[in-house]
Amino acid sequence: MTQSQKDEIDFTALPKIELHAHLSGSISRQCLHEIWLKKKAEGKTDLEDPLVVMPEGKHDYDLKTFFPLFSTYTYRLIDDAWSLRYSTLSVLRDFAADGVVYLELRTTPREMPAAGLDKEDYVRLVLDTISQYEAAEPPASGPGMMHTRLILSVDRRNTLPEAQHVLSLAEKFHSPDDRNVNVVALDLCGDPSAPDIYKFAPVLDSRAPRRRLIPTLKTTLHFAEAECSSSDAELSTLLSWQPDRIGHVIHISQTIREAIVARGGGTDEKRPYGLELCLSCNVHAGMISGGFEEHHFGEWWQEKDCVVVICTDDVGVFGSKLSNEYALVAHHFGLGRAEICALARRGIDVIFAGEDEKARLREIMWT
Ligand SMILES: CNc1ncnc2c1ncn2[C@@H]1O[C@H](COP(=O)(O)O)[C@@H](O)[C@H]1O
Repeated sequence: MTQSQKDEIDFTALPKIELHAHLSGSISRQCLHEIWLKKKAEGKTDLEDPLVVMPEGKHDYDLKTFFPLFSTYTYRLIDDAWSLRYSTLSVLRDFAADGVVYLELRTTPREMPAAGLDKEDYVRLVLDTISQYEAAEPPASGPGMMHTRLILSVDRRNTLPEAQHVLSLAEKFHSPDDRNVNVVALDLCGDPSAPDIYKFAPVLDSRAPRRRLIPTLKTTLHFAEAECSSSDAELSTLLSWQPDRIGHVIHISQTIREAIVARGGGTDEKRPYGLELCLSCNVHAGMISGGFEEHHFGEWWQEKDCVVVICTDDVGVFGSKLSNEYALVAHHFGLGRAEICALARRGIDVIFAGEDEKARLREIMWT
């Protein structure tokens, strides 16, 4: 694609779907800085300025330096109701300003003991903030309001009882008719070096007895993110849980690839996987070898038996908005306007919201 063809697409105005965004990782450094300034002035934090800890322009966090950012910094700064609301609102505004019309935000329920909040309070606060945002901030112009749904994450480092608690929260805040902002799915995320994901089957296997009671609750799994979490044994187990979508999909063997494609091409149950691919994150974090041209998006995007959705993962850390991810695929893989619009629209098939939302998106997304 030449520069002039690329210029014909306004990637920010392009209505987009974001399906793989971690709440805490999507908070901009500016927002963290604003929260820090207020807490510092009130004598409520002894943390360093986030703009010093994570300087603007630094995006080369690898999997060893990335996860501690949360435990050593973000979670210590966002530790009460005010900062959780403030940061959630800021994340919603940032996605909407970037032309996202449908967002699935994911987060790991976290207690905030100093503020007297338990994990249920955390989830309720995030859902309330989303509902209030949707009620209060209709767009001045553009294709339409951004609608958001929530996914609750199980962290690979969790114990089974902790994961079961996340499922209880999902059961509580899921609404099968999808009329309101609600919890639509469970996710498995966290440091891929944490072993023993097999224990999570009672929570994440869609055929587990508790999950059968709530069939409209969906599942997405971080999948083959690092070599240490990509044995055929682990990946076959994850697929046997029948997730609806899988994220990253980097270190896979031919056998696993064929298994992924087979479900979309199957005749009995033709249910193509949604593949949540995160280019900048994978390149900046060194999760793939090589640059953007080598990203496995190139191998997957034309695969008819899967639905590829490009996503940001942690825009606050890796610094690339969804509009920029689309510009990157146009540039590095030569997608023209029609292909970009088709790529963005195809995501509708694998969102976790109900038919009303899908119909709205079919109306407003570009053809
Ligand atoms: C590199 N890609 C990734 N792979 C795996 N897990 C990731 C991730 N990016 C983020 N997280 C998970 O999301 C949490 C932060 O958001 P929440 O506090 O849940 O909103 C991190 O602690 C990590 O467990």
